[in-house]
Amino acid sequence: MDTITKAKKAAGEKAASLVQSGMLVGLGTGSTAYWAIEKIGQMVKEGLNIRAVATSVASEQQAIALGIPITSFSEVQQLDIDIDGADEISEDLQIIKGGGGALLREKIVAHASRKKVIVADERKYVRTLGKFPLPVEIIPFGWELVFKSVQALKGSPTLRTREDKPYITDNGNYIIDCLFGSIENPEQLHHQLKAMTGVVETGLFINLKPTVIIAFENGEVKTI
Ligand SMILES: O=C[C@H](O)[C@H](O)[C@H](O)COP(=O)(O)O
Repeated sequence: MDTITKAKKAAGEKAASLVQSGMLVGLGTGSTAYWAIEKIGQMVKEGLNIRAVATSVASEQQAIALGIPITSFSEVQQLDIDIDGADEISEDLQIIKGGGGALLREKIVAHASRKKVIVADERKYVRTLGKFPLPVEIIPFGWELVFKSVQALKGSPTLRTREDKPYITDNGNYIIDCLFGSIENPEQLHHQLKAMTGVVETGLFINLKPTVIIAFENGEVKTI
């Protein structure tokens, strides 16, 4: 296992250790949250009694394969803890998510959780957001118009594709990955994008007040 994968595993497992019996748990998406889900699966086998809401079809399938009981918002209104990854975390704990396309369900689950835990390796921790292209989930109909509106905002969007076709999210939408340069005011940018008809959600997770667990390649794990 390479040092980055080891760091992701360390962060994910540290976050899993915060989960206790009786909790309702949000399961994130991506290669770091993966390790938290694996660990929670192991804890369930050892007697941990929880129910979980997954943020993507992939994470739900992983959880089901591990025997983690799955629930949904038709049965529960609030979760105790959500463990999820990030693509960038700024020093003031604003976050870009959605590199794996799961940003919409991730945001719904994060906002429904009392405690939000973000797990990441050290490469994700940055001074200012913006090097990672901001994922924005948009409605397929008229996506070209949103594309132009993002350009008018001095952004540089790219339609995400998979095998030469538009990438489709778990919600049936498209994603545009947008470069804006250094994002000095994430809150303002989030609101400007959300105001565009056709935008479903942005990957800017603003003022979430998360607990951030960062794992370093040298084996150190820090909670911020
Ligand atoms: O849509 C995907 C999510 O926001 C992921 O949590 C994020 O992209 C980080 O993924 P990873 O841990 O694989 O870098």
